[in-house]
Amino acid sequence: MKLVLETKNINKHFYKPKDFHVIKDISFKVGQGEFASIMGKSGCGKSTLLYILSTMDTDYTGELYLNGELITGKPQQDLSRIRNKHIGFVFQFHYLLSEFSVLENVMLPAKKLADKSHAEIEQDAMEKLRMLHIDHLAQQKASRISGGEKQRVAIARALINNPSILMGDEPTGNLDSHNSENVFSIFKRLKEEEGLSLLVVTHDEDFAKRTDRIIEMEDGRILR
Ligand SMILES: Nc1ncnc2c1ncn2[C@@H]1O[C@H](COP(=O)(O)OP(=O)(O)OP(=O)(O)O)[C@@H](O)[C@H]1O
Repeated sequence: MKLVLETKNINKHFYKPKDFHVIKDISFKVGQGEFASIMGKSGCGKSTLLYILSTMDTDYTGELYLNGELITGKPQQDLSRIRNKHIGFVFQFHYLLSEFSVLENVMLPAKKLADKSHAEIEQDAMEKLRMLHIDHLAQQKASRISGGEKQRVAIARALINNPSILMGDEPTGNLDSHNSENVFSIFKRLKEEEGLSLLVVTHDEDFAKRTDRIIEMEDGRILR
């Protein structure tokens, strides 16, 4: 199986207010098309780990590989491009720009990458919106749509550059059960139809149980 993400012996400390070993020797792999969830009690280090994996936090020891390439130690400028191109991220809160249209929000990460024309990016964005059944909302202001719709726009935005892996930090944490189910089905479809890899931190056991693998964390370590 092709590996999309691999970590070797990741460790991280917070030094303020005192030395705290928050991530302890974490090594694991995510293969192409694998849908894995990360579970664990509040404070066990899930979000901290996800920030390292998504290359946003570089203050750790150990090694992080994306698509077989060593990412650890690369300059910020390279990381920002790698992140934008290879990693899609969906948060608990959608972080859409409320004054922009749905379409403009989805186009933004592709504009930042700047390797396609405006027309191509718009076409790609419309395709993602269609895939998530929200293309009728393209011209709406992001502030004018429902919570469930906003999260689907956030997923479309995360997919615009066709990432290798989609990471989520409690992406259903702010949604009712109907909309959570909707997000789960979208993720499952992305895995099955597009071969996308997904790594999602969740507190929702029903959600986690239906993923391919649950990575259980306790006190900064992976239990299984
Ligand atoms: N900047 C920081 N400085 C010091 N300690 C921190 C910092 N950020 C987080 N921590 C601590 O590190 C531990 C892990 O935090 P983290 O947010 O990764 O946990 P989590 O498992 O995602 O929790 P939750 O499920 O509540 O979101 C917690 O004890 C937290 O208080």
